[in-house]
Amino acid sequence: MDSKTPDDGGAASPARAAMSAKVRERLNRNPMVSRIETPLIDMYVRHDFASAQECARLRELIDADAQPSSLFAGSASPDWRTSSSCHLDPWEATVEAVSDRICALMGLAPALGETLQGQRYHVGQQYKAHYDFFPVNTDYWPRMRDSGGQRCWTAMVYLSGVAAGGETHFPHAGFMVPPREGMLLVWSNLTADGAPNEKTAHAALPVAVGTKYVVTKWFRERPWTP
Ligand SMILES: O=C(O)CCC(=O)C(=O)O
Ligand SMILES: [Fe+2]
Repeated sequence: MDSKTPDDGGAASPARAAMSAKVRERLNRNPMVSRIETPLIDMYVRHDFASAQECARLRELIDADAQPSSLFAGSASPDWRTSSSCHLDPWEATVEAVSDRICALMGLAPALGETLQGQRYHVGQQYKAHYDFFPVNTDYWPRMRDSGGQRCWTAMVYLSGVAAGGETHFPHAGFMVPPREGMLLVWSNLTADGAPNEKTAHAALPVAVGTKYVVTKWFRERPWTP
């Protein structure tokens, strides 16, 4: 880090690299967790992470609260993210239990994690390709830098299966993940040196049949202070 660009979340960082390595090593040691074989992204899957009852409860909470999803870059085209979403109450019992288990599995302090976000996609709804890390050339980056810095890891639990469509598509890595109830998908948004990894671009493809529900938790490099 040079003094002209203090804490540039857009570049390599030993602190972010160390955080990534710690999580990676922990996930590699967990026999319940499988690594998705791609050299481009650190990505892992854990089946049956959330129970059917937990998924049902989280879907119910999302149905009660979801509003049309917002974007950081509010000027993007109106069909960019057509799902509905909400921030779930962190003190609700199921939200707290699932959130705590995500932190424990990853070995990350709960303070680093943003509130669990719920999201629902009806037929035809989607979230086009985007990054979960913050591009540092945006007007919102200074606020994000000061409220915990980069989003280093994404953890997402699928709360429903979908009969057709709705896959999470990683175009650079050349694969897609079909929603499966209870499955946790985890990936690093960074390269091994702690810089944003553009190969992590991903999209939620339009749902063709059914309704897709997910919860997502993003982990910052420093404690999240909204
Ligand atoms: O719903 C999905 O499959 C992906 C959601 C996503 O990328 C996000 O919420 O950032
Ligand atoms: Fe995303």
